[in-house]
Amino acid sequence: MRSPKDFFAPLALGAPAPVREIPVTPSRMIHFFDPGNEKMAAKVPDLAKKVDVLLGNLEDAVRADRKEAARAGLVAIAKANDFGKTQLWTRVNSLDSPWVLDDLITLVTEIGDKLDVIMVPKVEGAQDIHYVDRLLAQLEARAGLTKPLLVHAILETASGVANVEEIAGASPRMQGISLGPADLAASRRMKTTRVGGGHPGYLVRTDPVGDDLTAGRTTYQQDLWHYTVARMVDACAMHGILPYYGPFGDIRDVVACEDQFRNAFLLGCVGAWSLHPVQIGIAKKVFSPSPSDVAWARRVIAEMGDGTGAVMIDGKMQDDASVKQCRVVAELADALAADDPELAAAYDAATKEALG
Ligand SMILES: CC(=O)SCCNC(=O)CCNC(=O)[C@H](O)C(C)(C)COP(=O)(O)OP(=O)(O)OC[C@H]1O[C@@H](n2cnc3c(N)ncnc32)[C@H](O)[C@@H]1OP(=O)(O)O
Ligand SMILES: O=CC(=O)O
Ligand SMILES: [Mg+2]
Repeated sequence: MRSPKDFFAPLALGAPAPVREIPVTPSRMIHFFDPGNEKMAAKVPDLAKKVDVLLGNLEDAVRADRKEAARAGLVAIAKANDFGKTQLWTRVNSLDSPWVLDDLITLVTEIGDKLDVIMVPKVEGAQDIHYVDRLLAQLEARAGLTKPLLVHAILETASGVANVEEIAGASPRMQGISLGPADLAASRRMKTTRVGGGHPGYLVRTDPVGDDLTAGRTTYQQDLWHYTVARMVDACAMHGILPYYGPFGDIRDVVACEDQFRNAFLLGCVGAWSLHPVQIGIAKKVFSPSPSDVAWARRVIAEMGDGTGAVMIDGKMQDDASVKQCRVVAELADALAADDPELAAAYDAATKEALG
C-alpha cells in the first residue's frame, strides 16, 4: 500500500500531478461505439452533440480481427474532431489480452491530450489499477501530457466485487466504476443469459391462502443487480468517485431499459451506458432529475432556512437530513441545467409553480 503522503505524487518523473477531486461533469450516458465500424464512426460528430460521454470501444463487441482497425479508428476520430464539452473516453482491452499494451501505448501517445477517461475491463483488485496507474504515468511523461488521464473500472468479476472498496480507492486517477452485468454473470456462474436487466425466474411469491399452493399467489420479479449496484455505490461514495449502471442488452425493450436505469439512478448512480442511439434519450431522461422532484427539493431547501431544525411541508417532516437529500437533487439539477437551457427552463417553471 502506498503511503498516504505519496498518494498524490506522480508515479513517473515528468508525469502530471494527480487530481485531488474527480471532476463532476454530466455523464448521464456513456455512449459506446466501435471506432473501426465505418457506419458508426460516421455518426460520431453528430452523436457528440447529443451525449455527455462518447466512448470508443476496443474490447468486447469488437471482433479479434478488427482490434487494430478499432484502435486506429479511434486515433483518427479523436484527431479529426473537437468534441467541445463532450468527454471522450475509451474502453481498452482487458489486462490479460494481447492487445492492451498497444492500446495504452498508442492511445496515450497519439491522443492522450484528447482523452478524458480510460475504462479498464475485468478489474479483479487494486493490483490491476496499480499496474495501469504506473504505466499511464510513464506514457504521460513521455508524451509530455499536462493533464492526467483518469481511470474507470468495470465491476464484472466475482473478485472485483469482493475487492470493490480497494479498487475504488486504489489511485487518485479513479474516476468511477460501472457494473458489467454480462461478464459478472459469467464470472459468478449465474444462470442468466441476458445482458443486464431482470429475469422472470428471479422472484418472490406471496404466501398461500389455505391449502391451495397455486391459487391467487402473486409473484414479483426482483432485481438481480440490486446487491452489486448498492455495494458499488457505497464503495464509490466512500472514495469520492462516480458509480454507473453498465449495459442493457435488450435494445428493443426500451421500457425495461428505462426501469433498470431508473433503479440505478435512485440507488445513487450518475449514468449508464448507451449501446444504441435509442438508449441515449432514455439515459438523458432518467439521469436528469424530474422537474417536480427538483421543484420539491428547492422548496424544502428554501423553507429549511439555515438547514437545521424540523418543519412540516405538505404533511411531511423535513429536517437536517432531508435537506441534505434535497441538496443532492438540487445540485445535480443545477449542474445539468448549466449546459441545457431547455432543462433549466423546465426546472425553473416547476419551481415557480411549487413556490407559488
Ligand atoms: C457486454 C458489453 O460489453 S456491452 C458494450 C459492448 N457492446 C457494444 O458496444 C455494442 C454497441 N452497439 C452495437 O454494436 C449495435 O448497436 C448493435 C450491434 C447492438 C445493433 O446494431 P444494428 O443492428 O446496426 O442496429 P440498427 O440497425 O438499429 O442501427 C441503426 C443505425 O444506428 C447505427 N448504430 C447502431 N449502434 C450504434 C452505436 N452504438 N453508435 C453509433 N451508431 C450506432 C447503425 O450503424 C445503423 O446505422 P445506419 O442507419 O447508417 O445503417
Ligand atoms: O462489459 C460489460 C459487461 O456487462 O460485461
Ligand atoms: Mg464485459
